[in-house]
Amino acid sequence: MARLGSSVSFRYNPAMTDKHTNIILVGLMGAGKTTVGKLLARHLDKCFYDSDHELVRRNGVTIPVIFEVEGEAGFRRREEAVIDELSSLDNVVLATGGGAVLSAQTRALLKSRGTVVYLRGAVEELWQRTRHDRNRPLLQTADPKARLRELYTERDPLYREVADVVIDTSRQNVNALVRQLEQKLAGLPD
Ligand SMILES: Nc1ncnc2c1ncn2[C@@H]1O[C@H](COP(=O)(O)OP(=O)(O)O)[C@@H](O)[C@H]1O
Ligand SMILES: O=C(O)C1=C[C@@H](OP(=O)(O)O)[C@@H](O)[C@H](O)C1
Ligand SMILES: [Mg+2]
Repeated sequence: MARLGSSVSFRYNPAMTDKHTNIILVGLMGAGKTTVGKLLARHLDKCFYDSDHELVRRNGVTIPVIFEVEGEAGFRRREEAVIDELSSLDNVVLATGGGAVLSAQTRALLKSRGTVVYLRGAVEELWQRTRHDRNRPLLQTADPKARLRELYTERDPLYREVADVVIDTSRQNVNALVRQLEQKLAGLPD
């Protein structure tokens, strides 16, 4: 495969963005951002977007292929751009990829453009949830649990930095999490 194309497709007016209508999910791989986000959007009658799905759709290749062709740095550039676009929409639930918060620019955007929810999970559970999936290049190592532990240490402070709400996903099913989230979000000040 040669080069991946560029991919700008939304028109938006940044001045129109209302932080209070968007819910943005952050957290490590396996936290449930994609799964919980989809269901939460249905409950709240908002549109659902996932930055990874959008990258796959626009580039016509999988996440592992983007990593293979452009390296992690190339993937991060595309991720930053797509999150900038998607977070500029109104009335959306946006599931980000686990590494989105590595970008200081993205952290600032997320904080200003939505209510940010950190789905936290214990490393053991994150590992259980992701161990059979080959679609996460960063976990294709001899010891993915150790990798998740390192990523947790590195990123937990960044997730907390951007979060308005922190939810512990351990031993909770997705429906229970969505209910809990709806209650927390309803209790937040305008
Ligand atoms: N609270 C949960 N309890 C059990 N399994 C979960 C939970 N949240 C997500 N999962 C499962 O874990 C896997 C990874 O979830 P996913 O939504 O892709 O996480 P993320 O987008 O945060 O990486 C999926 O198979 C999903 O069904
Ligand atoms: O944590 C990360 O750096 C990544 C998380 C993945 O998304 P999920 O968190 O949805 O698995 C995906 O963006 C990519 O494989 C990199
Ligand atoms: Mg996901």
